[in-house]
Amino acid sequence: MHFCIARFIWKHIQKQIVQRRRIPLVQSIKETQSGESGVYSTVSDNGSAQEAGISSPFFDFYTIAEATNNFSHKLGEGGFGSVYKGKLPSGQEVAIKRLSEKSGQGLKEFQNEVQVISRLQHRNLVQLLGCCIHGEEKLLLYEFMANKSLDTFLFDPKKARELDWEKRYKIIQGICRGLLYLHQDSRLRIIHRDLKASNILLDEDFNPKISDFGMAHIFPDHQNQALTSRIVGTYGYMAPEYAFHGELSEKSDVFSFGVLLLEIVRGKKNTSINYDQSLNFLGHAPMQLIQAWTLWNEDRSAELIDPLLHHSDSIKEMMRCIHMGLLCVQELPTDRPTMSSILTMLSSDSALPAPKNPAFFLESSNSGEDNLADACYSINGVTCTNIDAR
Ligand SMILES: Nc1ncnc2c1ncn2[C@@H]1O[C@H](COP(=O)(O)OP(=O)(O)OP(=O)(O)O)[C@@H](O)[C@H]1O
Repeated sequence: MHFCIARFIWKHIQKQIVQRRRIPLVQSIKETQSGESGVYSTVSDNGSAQEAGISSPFFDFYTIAEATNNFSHKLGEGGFGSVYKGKLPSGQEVAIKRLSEKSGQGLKEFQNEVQVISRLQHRNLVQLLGCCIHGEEKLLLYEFMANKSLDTFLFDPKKARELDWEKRYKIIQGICRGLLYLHQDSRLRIIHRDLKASNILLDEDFNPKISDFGMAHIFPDHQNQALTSRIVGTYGYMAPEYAFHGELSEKSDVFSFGVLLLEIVRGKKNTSINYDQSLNFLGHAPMQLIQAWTLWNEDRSAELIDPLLHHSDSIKEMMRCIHMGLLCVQELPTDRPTMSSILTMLSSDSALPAPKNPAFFLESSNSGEDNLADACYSINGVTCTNIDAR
């Protein structure tokens, strides 16, 4: 029944596309939402008066098929589906995400992405140019980022050479500014929830832009934390209090930022999993965080720096970034700095507090398994969600 209503509304939207009219995107999404009985709890409903003025272009599917030469130039693939390069009739280059039928992420993330990103504008956030809904096809059009995502450089031994410290530092500052905007400076308070190297896009000058807002959470006014049973994100970047107890706050993003910061300085992915049911507890300690903290305590943090950067004369700056990264991944959210203090730390050489121990995820089997039922972790770095929880 709900499906029929949603289909009917989409048919209506498509009719408007054929008539080549621009319709308020958020409004159309709200219509679809109401047809699906308020399933979309991720995005808050406040600020609808402001939303009414927001419009984002709908693109015709055939224009997109032509622009991508029938989806022939694939840029990459993620949890949402494949990403293709295209050129619009205006000559503008675009990246087009095509929702895969097999995608674990789906309509919900599609709508969330459009709702969140179309309401934001910042030079460190990727720009959504429009979307397309055509039968079962759902597509998102973004500005094309010539250097693709940070992971394609950072974790590729050859391409990582192109990322000297100057570029890496510029990337760190840009991510920090983008996150600060989400947490504090935009008119909405937003937690990204899936910050990771593959969600940082780089333009031709290596300016970073945060992407992938399908999982983002908007706090209603006067709220800055929430409890959720819908755990989404990527293993290795998720803060422990969020992964295990669903406690969501801006400090969850700060944790992910810390992991990313350490990855950028080290040139290494923060992967490691130790899921040991035989020991009747869930222990998956992010070994690289523990190792970084141990070396820092032994005054050996220089050993953590990517060997490709050793010749640089900015070693002190890199060690400061390691220190900041460790402050961000501290176990208790209250001990982690806010993005605005991180930006201050980046632009000054004030003394930093000593980091306490990073999060060791060590839970009893009861609480751990209950929460694992709600959470879906990704070991290979691809975003996972559990949209049926609650
Ligand atoms: N706007 C863009 N410009 C250029 N390349 C892009 C753009 N958006 C995505 N890509 C490329 O496509 C790849 C897949 O992106 P996508 O955001 O779908 O998935 P992901 O972030 O890698 O994984 P996940 O879906 O798990 O977050 C990226 O890693 C990137 O290399």
